[in-house]
Amino acid sequence: MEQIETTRTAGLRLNRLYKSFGGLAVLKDINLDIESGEFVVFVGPSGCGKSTLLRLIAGLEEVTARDVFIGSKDVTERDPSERGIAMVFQTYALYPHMSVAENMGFGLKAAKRSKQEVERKVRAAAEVLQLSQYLDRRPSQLSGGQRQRVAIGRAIVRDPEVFLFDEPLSNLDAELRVEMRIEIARLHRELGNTMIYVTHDQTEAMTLADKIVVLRNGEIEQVGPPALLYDDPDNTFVAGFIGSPKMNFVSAERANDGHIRIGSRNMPGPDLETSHKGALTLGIRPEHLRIARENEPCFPMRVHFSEFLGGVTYLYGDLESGTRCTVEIGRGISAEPGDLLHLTTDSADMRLFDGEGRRLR
Ligand SMILES: Nc1ncnc2c1ncn2[C@@H]1O[C@H](COP(=O)(O)OP(=O)(O)OP(=O)(O)O)[C@@H](O)[C@H]1O
Repeated sequence: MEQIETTRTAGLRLNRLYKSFGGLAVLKDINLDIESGEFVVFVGPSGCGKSTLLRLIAGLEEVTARDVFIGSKDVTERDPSERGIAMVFQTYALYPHMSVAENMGFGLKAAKRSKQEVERKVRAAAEVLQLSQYLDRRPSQLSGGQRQRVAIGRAIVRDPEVFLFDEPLSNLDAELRVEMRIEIARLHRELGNTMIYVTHDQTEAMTLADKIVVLRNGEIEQVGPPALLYDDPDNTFVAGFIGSPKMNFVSAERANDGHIRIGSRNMPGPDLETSHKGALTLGIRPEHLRIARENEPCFPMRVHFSEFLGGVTYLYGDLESGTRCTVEIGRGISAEPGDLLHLTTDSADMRLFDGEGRRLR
């Protein structure tokens, strides 16, 4: 098997980055360190500034203020071609009149590399991406997934220090997305390069990332490994964005003795350092709710709808206050629309947030 020459990889540092378009500030004081070899995913709702941040790193947009470092180099003023990066776009941007091999080798050929080197690198990348038998085809003769592989191949042959992906799977159907997601994860393991990946799909973020950066309105809300963001979110935005189905949010109160009051019921609350009392938002993941045993502290939910997915069932219902709630239950428990369930949760699985949505710890 041909060996890919992955000799180079670098970390990044974004230092006090700002970007405005006209008077509109779309990125505000972005500070971020990315380790060499890390897979980092920028995630957030439409318009939060993910693509702009990626384009600033690539050099496709000029920063309004401060610095982008790749490795130890300050590249803020450098052209995209001098940054040691390769970018894979959502639209594959392949040349329709060129073969797969010509498309993949185009950048190297333009950089006046020898014919032998171009051929060798294209062959090696094609092998890694399982494209070897398609090298003579035109893009129009390929499936969507194969075209996206060619676009990735074109990035690989350039042997960049950093790969940048801008929503690369959003034009593919659901099944292919999963397949390509696994492919990209494998590629990262094999190549070991730093990869930065933009998506609005939290499942892609959870499955691919070593580190997720959650953005909202041009600001970083939280940075951390997927499990940390899932288990230990800093605020209701991150808690609600990460995880599917979503975390339940319930208006509640914290009593002097630490009990959490939900509607007319009292539940034992988690230990907190803060002395916060009174109104708050209680967050509970659907898998952390269960049907209470007799005499266990509990609160009622009226079931509206039940969704059987094979391994698990989701029950959707209303609490006393009318708040919507989702419960994940395993096999062997059944509930029908109209049933009144008594739910409980462990205090350690409760996440509490103040009136501004900030986590109470
Ligand atoms: N060239 C531009 N001129 C003016 N405004 C722009 C330009 N590019 C982006 N914006 C604005 O900057 C904000 C961030 O855009 P960006 O494309 O980075 O968001 P995004 O998080 O990638 O969104 P999406 O998921 O929809 O692609 C948006 O309000 C957008 O309208």
